[in-house]
Amino acid sequence: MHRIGNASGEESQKARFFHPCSQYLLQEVRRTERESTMSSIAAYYNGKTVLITGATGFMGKVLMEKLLRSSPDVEAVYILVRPKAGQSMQERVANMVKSKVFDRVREDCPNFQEKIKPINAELTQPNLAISAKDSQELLSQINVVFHCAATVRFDEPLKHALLLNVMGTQQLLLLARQMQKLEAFIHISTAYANCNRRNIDEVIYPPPVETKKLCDLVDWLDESIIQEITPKLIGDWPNTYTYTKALAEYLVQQEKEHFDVAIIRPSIVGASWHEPFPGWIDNFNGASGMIIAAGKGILQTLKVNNDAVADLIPVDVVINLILAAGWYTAIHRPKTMMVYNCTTGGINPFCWGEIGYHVISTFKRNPLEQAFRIPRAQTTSNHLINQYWITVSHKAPAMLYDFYLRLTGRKPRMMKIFNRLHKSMMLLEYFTCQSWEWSSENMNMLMTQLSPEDRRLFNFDVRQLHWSEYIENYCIGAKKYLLNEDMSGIPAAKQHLRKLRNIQYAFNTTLLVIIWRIFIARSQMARNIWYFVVSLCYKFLSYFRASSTLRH
Ligand SMILES: CCCCCCCCCCCCCCCCCC(=O)SCCNC(=O)CCNC(=O)[C@H](O)C(C)(C)COP(=O)(O)OP(=O)(O)OC[C@H]1O[C@@H](n2cnc3c(N)ncnc32)[C@H](O)[C@@H]1OP(=O)(O)O
Ligand SMILES: NC(=O)C1=CN([C@@H]2O[C@H](COP(=O)(O)OP(=O)(O)OC[C@H]3O[C@@H](n4cnc5c(N)ncnc54)[C@H](OP(=O)(O)O)[C@@H]3O)[C@@H](O)[C@H]2O)C=CC1
Repeated sequence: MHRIGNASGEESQKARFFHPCSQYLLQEVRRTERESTMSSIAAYYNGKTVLITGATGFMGKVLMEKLLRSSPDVEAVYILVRPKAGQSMQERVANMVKSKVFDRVREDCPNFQEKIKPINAELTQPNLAISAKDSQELLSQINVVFHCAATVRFDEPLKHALLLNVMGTQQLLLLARQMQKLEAFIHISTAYANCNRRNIDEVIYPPPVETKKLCDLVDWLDESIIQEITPKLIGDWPNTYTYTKALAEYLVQQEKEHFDVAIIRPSIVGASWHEPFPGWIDNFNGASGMIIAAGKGILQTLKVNNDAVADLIPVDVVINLILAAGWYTAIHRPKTMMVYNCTTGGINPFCWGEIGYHVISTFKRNPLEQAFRIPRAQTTSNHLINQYWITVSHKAPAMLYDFYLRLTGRKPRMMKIFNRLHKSMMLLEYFTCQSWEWSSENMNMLMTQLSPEDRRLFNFDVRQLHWSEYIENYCIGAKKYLLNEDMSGIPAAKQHLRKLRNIQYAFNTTLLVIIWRIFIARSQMARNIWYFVVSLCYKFLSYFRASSTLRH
């Protein structure tokens, strides 16, 4: 019997004469040899057929890119895509693969697009609006499902959030039950699904309500009434997004007896740490919108608890964990459904005050173009102080600037931008003014199951994360990939900041003089103070001039 492993030339000569199937054996030897140097996670996905929902989204694109780049022999990657904004599914996919996020895989595997098989789908419709033909293809081919699709808006009306995040997941689970070759179903939830608890373990908590009853209720109830009673229905959840994600987790858990399933709970997903390249980001969700607003000098104050843990997690760390969990679920088939809290706060904590500092200092060195004001951030947990700064640093400059736009015959727009910013800030405050404790035993256990090669290729060890460097890359990535600003524009942007600083000085001085003139005209005491200050400055200047004359 030949040694499995490294068949030598002499042995391969023998093999040729021993037995007709020895060629097969030799190929197997070579494949095993290749895979023994490869990572077992990457090797697992080679030859597999994968289904990704939400593939056109922020995380879905990174997941697809990493899968296609690390397992180029993957059989196929089916993606559910809906027509949107007047673009057909094909047009959307064609535009999506041109995205910069695919530059690396385009270089490694120029024909990666051939692996992508788009399927027309709409997750809020019955049977996900997938055609019978497409359904049949999925049922007969799919080995692994990654369910990323969801609405992540905090202000999503409850009915739509239920339709997509709960019913959409339910429909997909029903489809998965019929998949003949399914080996793993990986559901992407959020670390904030149970944010009504301070300590969140890697378990599924009882749902706040019986999902079916709630869905039946919103099915017939008038939309305006649902809107009105939503706060009562969601109870101590801050928004419909986290509430419906919690309901969906419970549905997924019910499928444990039908197929192998796992749940991943990322916290606040930010720009990429290393892959496909540092700082990649493609939407304004999570911290990104606020970071941009701070860089533009629009966000000057934010209500945060400076000492609260900012549980950001790079998108490539989440994707590596998702792929590792898919492999582990399929290969090891754990008896209980595994839940993985994908967070950083308990392992490598970083707080909001530090983020604010690093964001502002990065944008002072690498400013955004055409900033509205000089980037600065008053981060306070005190409501009154925050309201004071909102009035002084947000509303007053916005009104002044809109007044200037009106004077120059242009349409005022700043107040509108600030109103949208204040709406976002109000919705995000819940997450920036408190901390949570997530256990991470399962994530740590999974890491111990990885070979050294797998840990290198699918790194989700957040202890290695160097926060100041990550935040700097995040800000520069937001500048490059979100605002499409070129780094060559930095000198001009710095010049613009100097101009803003001079305008600020001139404005403050003028304001001071006007206020002082008003006081001097009204109070002898103010006049005496003023004369005292002026004579003091005069004496200091004459002393300074005298000493510098003596020195020469
Ligand atoms: C001192 C510095 C400190 C910096 C760091 C501080 C960071 C604090 C943030 C903490 C985040 C914690 C929350 C995450 C927790 C859960 C994470 C998840 O599980 S789930 C994932 C987390 N889920 C989320 O994060 C969702 C949260 N977001 C929402 O729910 C909604 O955006 C909204 C309700 C807040 C505002 O809704 P609405 O008013 O309707 O406004 P739209 O959104 O519809 O945007 C309209 C358009 O404007 C565009 N645009 C947006 N921002 C900016 C910007 N800054 N600039 C330029 N443009 C911007 C936007 O692209 C859109 O363009 P288009 O597409 O029309 O072309
Ligand atoms: N970003 C974050 O900070 C975090 C995200 N998560 C979870 O990760 C997952 C992905 O999030 P993220 O990539 O940021 O979200 P995005 O908003 O970027 O992507 C959402 C995806 O869902 C798809 N989708 C939305 N509605 C429908 C629908 N009706 N039918 C079919 N597809 C639909 C979108 O498709 P289309 O392009 O057509 O709109 C898109 O591909 C979500 O489940 C989210 O809960 C968890 C924690 C943090």
